[in-house]
Amino acid sequence: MTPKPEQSDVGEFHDIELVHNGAASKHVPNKTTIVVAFTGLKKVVTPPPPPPSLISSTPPGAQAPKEILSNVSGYANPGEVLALMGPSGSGKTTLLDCLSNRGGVAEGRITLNSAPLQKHHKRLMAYVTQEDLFFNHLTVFDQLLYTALLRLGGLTRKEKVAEVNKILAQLKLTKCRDTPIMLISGGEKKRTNIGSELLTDPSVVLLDEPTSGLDSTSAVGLMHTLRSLASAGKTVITSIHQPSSATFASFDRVMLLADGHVVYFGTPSGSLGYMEGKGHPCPQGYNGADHIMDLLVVEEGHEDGRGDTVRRDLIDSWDNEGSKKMVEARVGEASAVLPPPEAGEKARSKWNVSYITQLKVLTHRCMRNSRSAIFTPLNFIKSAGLGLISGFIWLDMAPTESWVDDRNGFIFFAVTFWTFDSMFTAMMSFPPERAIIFKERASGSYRLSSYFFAKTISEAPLRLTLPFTFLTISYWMSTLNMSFTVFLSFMCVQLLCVLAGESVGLLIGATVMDSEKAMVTATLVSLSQMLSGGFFARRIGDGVRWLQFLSPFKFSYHASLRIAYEGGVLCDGSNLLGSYCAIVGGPGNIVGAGEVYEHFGGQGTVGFNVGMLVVMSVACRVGAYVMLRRMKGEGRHA
Ligand SMILES: Nc1ncnc2c1ncn2[C@@H]1O[C@H](COP(=O)(O)OP(=O)(O)OP(=O)(O)O)[C@@H](O)[C@H]1O
Repeated sequence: MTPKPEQSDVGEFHDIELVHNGAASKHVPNKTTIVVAFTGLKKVVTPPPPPPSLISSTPPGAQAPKEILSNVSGYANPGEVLALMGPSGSGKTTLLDCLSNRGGVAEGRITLNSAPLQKHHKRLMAYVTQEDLFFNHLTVFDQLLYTALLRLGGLTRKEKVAEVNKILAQLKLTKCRDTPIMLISGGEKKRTNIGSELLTDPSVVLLDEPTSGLDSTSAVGLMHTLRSLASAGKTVITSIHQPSSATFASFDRVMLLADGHVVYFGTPSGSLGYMEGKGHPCPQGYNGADHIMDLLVVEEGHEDGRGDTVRRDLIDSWDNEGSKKMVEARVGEASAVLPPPEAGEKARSKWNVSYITQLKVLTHRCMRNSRSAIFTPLNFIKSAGLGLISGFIWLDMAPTESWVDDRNGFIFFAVTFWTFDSMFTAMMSFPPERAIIFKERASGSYRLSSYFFAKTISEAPLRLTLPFTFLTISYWMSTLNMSFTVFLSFMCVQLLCVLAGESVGLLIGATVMDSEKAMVTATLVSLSQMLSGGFFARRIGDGVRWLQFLSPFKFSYHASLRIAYEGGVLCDGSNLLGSYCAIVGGPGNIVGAGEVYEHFGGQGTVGFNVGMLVVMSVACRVGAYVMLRRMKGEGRHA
């Protein structure tokens, strides 16, 4: 059966005009047309050893290398849509990763026109990944504008806004322009993802399963968008699972994959003829794409059955019967037609905008994103509520001897709660953010250092608002020390400790990729730091004494103790300060702050402890940066 295009309503993607074909702004439309050709691609991975199993008695060992792409050859022309089809695990995403220069290949050659694919070609290519990774608190407009500000060089801000508005209109996103991304529909999210990539007006558009999660109407509409892009001269390569017959027929070329091998490359109608020639005609009235998928899918546990024989035959036929050779010959012809896209590309800076612009834009984005995440009514209820509760618990403490234990308790609580809070918040919120950074950096949007500076500058003041609110309420209710200077110094130490805690959380979040392991690491690190903080144990065992030098709690607690007892403690006969009261003459006399500090095992001056907090904040943040730098990405093929 020859599938006929559906005449149905194509919903939200219908009639989307060509991108960048208007003359609304001075942005010069990209005229570079590119043939993407690839021959003999082979990709081998070595899976990491599995974690030890309680069921299996065999110890986990090194895994054997696995070939996940074998001798894959094909090409995609400008003005055409090439669809990669195949069952789950057949290698579609791996091939797209390789074509977008995000995963190296063991063998084979990828060319853009006649030039071998290189890093600087990334700016000519857009890769719409399967996951729609965004800062969810930003609106659709913000997301696109920040992308434009970071990735469109040589335009004024006004022109960049015009480009964003054009994309919004073209992708029918105007309706949800000012809606936070976390509230928009799956289809709108996908189009926002595509829009972010199309802003740079790429010559090659790669899409990984763009229709997954969309209803059939939206999926057909999305295919119209891809067709429009191709008509504008772009080369479109998309992976797709199970297209409708209309969608299948609308592709210019399809590549069918099974187990990392090509089983067919050519026109969609030709694929049905080819399968028929192999003894697998498509039944009357059956969707051609479904028929092909039925031939290639082998159910788990039936690997040695008839389905698997059909698949193996198809793989062998393609490799051995000359079809592969014919395609390889055509790859050579296709890629030699157009001039290489080198001119000017290599000479251009790796970055589209200057370091200062990256820093400014990223700071603005970080502030906007964290403002929405931090300044929530719930967070204010938490800090004000906790401030009031602690204020009532430690209400109106007197500066006398019998209150010293309560005062120490309040100080330690003030030190620990918000440090824990910032440590865990940073650790939990960083991994999703890390995925976005890797994605954006993979498309060359900005330097890692500009992101890190921006994050540090913008987030700290916002994050400190909550502990500031808590402490302002609880400090004055508890009357820890009525001197305003003491209050300010005490506050500064607490806020510094919160920053140190956040840095520790960032370091863990940047180092441990697995969230379960990160949680265990954070619990271990934070609790051991807290226990060695000087409140619970003053004489720490020899073997673990070094722990206290890694504890922000210890430095903060000791500095706070020294500050809070400024003015001394009035002896009242309760004997909590032991011989210190006897030395000054007993009840009615004052023990100085230095002596009280000594009595509670305080170590180091305030300056030293504060200095150590600064060192911890900076060192852990630099550590997090270094760890991120070392990890090239989270992709499987990174
Ligand atoms: N780093 C890796 N280590 C081990 N196996 C890997 C690795 N990367 C990919 N694979 C395996 O390679 C095969 C191809 O994966 P790929 O994601 O490209 O398939 P796919 O066709 O895109 O699948 P889907 O349609 O489900 O997204 C799979 O069997 C996958 O498990």
